[in-house]
Amino acid sequence: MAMPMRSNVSSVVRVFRRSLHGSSASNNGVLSPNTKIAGVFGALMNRGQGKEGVRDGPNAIREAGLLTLLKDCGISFRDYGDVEIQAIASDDPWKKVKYSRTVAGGCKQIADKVQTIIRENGVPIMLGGDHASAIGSISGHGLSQLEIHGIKDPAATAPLAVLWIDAHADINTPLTTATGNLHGCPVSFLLKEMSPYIPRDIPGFEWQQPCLTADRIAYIGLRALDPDELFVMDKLKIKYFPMQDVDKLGVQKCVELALQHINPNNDLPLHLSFDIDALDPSVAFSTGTPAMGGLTLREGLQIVEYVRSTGQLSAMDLVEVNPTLGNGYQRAKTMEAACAIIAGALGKPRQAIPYKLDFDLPRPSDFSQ
Ligand SMILES: NC(=[NH2+])NCCC[C@H](N)C(=O)O
Ligand SMILES: [Mn+2]
Ligand SMILES: [Mn+2]
Repeated sequence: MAMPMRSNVSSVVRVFRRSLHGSSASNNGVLSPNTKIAGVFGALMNRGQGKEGVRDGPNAIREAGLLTLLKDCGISFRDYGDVEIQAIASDDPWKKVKYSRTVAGGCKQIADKVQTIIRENGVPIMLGGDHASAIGSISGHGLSQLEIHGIKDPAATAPLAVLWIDAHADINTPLTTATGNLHGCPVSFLLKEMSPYIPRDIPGFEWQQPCLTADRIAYIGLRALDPDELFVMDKLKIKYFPMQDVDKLGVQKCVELALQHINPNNDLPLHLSFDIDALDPSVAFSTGTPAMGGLTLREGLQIVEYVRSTGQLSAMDLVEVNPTLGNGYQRAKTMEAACAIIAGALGKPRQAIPYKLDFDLPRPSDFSQ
């Protein structure tokens, strides 16, 4: 009945927005001021696959308004800028594997960046860049956890669980990869069980050690594996929920079971590695290796909101965004989806940006001349 007049509706919105920007105090369910802050950085990695434009992903996500969105939600963050990947001259292939020195060097820089952010009490949010960058982010996260727990041996298994959301398993080895692209291999570099299958003389990776065991990683969204990858996953008894499981069980059940497996007591810090190509190309077309039949944006949000609800999210990757692919509409949708996934993981509720609990609606008297 008492519908405010149109001009008052927009005033309500303006007052509401101003009150959110005003202070970082109570922000209604989103990261409270004394929890960690999100440490956003770009990983300008593009040598893990063949398409240059993925290097522009981080800035396209920023330009689409990620930081404004986080701010409007009362999510504390700091932008740590970009990790520029140094192109190594004469980076000749090692057997089939392309650009191993450049990718490995870049991953080392990324690992250092992640450790810096965690030391400063941040939750690293890596914007990619191709998925080879996860060798860096997860290694850095693992080393940070060893440091936090006072474990001196850098070869120890890090107290860490990884949830990998992707159309692909990215568990090829330098010897099984058909494409020679390292973005299809990061998981094999990270798993202890895979180390007998990783050549130690692959140039550039001398610094890197596996930090995870196969029972600490699970996948959701798979639909485009290479046969060797499926073999490895079954052999190592890795938990995975391909798209047919998402259809049969529902995505909520898949995350629940995945997390129960990798983090049964919910006491391990969680690394969420989200490849945008997990989403269906109808939502996220601007990516280098799209695969039909993927997650809806709603399913993607359901996953990250569940992860958020565990309270264990400790680092996140959002990778494989390539703004040079697709038309303007597809690009805009991809960027919007990327922003929504990140904000959802950091506590943005889906229905609206949060309101302040001490907020009151404007009264007619506030507007009387
Ligand atoms: N991160 C990605 N998008 N990976 C796609 C990998 C595709 C393929 N399995 C390969 O090894 O080349
Ligand atoms: Mn993928
Ligand atoms: Mn991937």
